Amino acid sequence: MLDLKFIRENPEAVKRAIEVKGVNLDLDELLRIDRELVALKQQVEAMQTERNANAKLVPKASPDERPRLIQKGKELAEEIKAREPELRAHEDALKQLLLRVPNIPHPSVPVGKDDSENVELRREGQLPEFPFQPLDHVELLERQGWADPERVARVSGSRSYLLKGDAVMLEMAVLMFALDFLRGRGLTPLSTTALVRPETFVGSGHFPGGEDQVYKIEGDELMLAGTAEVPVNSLYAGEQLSSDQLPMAYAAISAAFRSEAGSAGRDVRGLIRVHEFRKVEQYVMTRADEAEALRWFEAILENAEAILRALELPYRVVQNCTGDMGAGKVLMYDIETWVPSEGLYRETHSCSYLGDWQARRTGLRYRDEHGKLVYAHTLNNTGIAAPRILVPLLENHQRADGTIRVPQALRPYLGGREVLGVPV
Ligand SMILES: Nc1ncnc2c1ncn2[C@@H]1O[C@H](COS(=O)(=O)NC(=O)[C@@H](N)CO)[C@@H](O)[C@H]1O
Repeated sequence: MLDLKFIRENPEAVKRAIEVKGVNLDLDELLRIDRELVALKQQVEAMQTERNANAKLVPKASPDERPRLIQKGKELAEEIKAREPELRAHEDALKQLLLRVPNIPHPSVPVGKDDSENVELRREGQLPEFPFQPLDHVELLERQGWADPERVARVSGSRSYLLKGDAVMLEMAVLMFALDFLRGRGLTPLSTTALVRPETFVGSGHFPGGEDQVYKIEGDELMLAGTAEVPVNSLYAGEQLSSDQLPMAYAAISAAFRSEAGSAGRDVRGLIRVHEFRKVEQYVMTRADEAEALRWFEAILENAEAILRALELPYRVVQNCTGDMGAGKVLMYDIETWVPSEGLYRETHSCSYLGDWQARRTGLRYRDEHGKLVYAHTLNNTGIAAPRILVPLLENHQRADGTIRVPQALRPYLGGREVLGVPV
């Protein structure tokens, strides 16, 4: 959410953000409702002033004057009360529209309509050369008896997954490695629930708009979050933090649930796009200082890149264009990791800076050095998401005999083993 004062003073900048982000919002309607609400409030205030002035006259009035003044007071009270519903309706309509106003993209963000117009910034790591016909991750899992897609589909339908044996140890190893690594980079580990109240999705910016991505629970207000960003972003909602409590930087592991509504037919095979997965999420809350926040953006981006380098996975960094960054972002880079079987880089991390847009929706404020209450700035990036990361991990590190070479960084989490699986 943007500051209403900013919107009033910069309608053109906000209209441009609406346009380049492809947001469905009529800013003129918002500004009209805002003006009507200001006028309504002024009318009600004028009536209250008149009513207060009138009430002061009653005790001093003569006996034959008093009934008329009391009657006038009653009429004014009625008129004020009659304005209430219209005032409330305008306030609600304005609030709903304000929640849809997108953030202003950083000047460096390329204008584009979808991910095809994202801009590649750099590539890292040598693409693998296989002196044999490489297998895709589904075949690798099947050959080692590390998966059972038919049975789990009977239990859980499509976009489910089940891992067996050393594939499980590998999944846990990458999650543990990411937590350890991020702790080593100064982030505080968290282990959070995915069960959250609806307002936390408003705070993060997933609502309004992303309702169909979220699993709801019959008869319960709680819903299942698709990322730890949602609960962690609301941990301090409504509090008045002190400046020295910031920056806060967390590495939050949680389950993540996504309906993937709208992804029908995409990535239906294997581990790329499933309904429930686990993620270690980097979440940062900083003071309202863009330069400091952008340093944190670089830091959490570098953390993710360092994790991929440690996993010895080739990747590239792309800058998301305006049409592929979502309403709340100021700046967004995706990290895409090489998937040999597709001959493509596939998104495995998403790094975002949101300014105070989330904080204003969530009520995340701190007292600055002048004692003024200021909205914080928030950022997030994936640390690691499993099982998606297993796709490039298995495929890039497969050996001719179908076994998997364990990157050096993961060996301490796998009992020192250098290879997983048996020759098949
Ligand atoms: N349906 C899914 N199945 C498996 N992994 C997924 C799925 N959806 C997202 N992910 C993984 O989670 C990562 C982050 O998801 S995201 O929506 O892009 N971004 C976020 O959730 C942010 N909070 C940063 O993590 C993705 O890059 C991907 O690696």
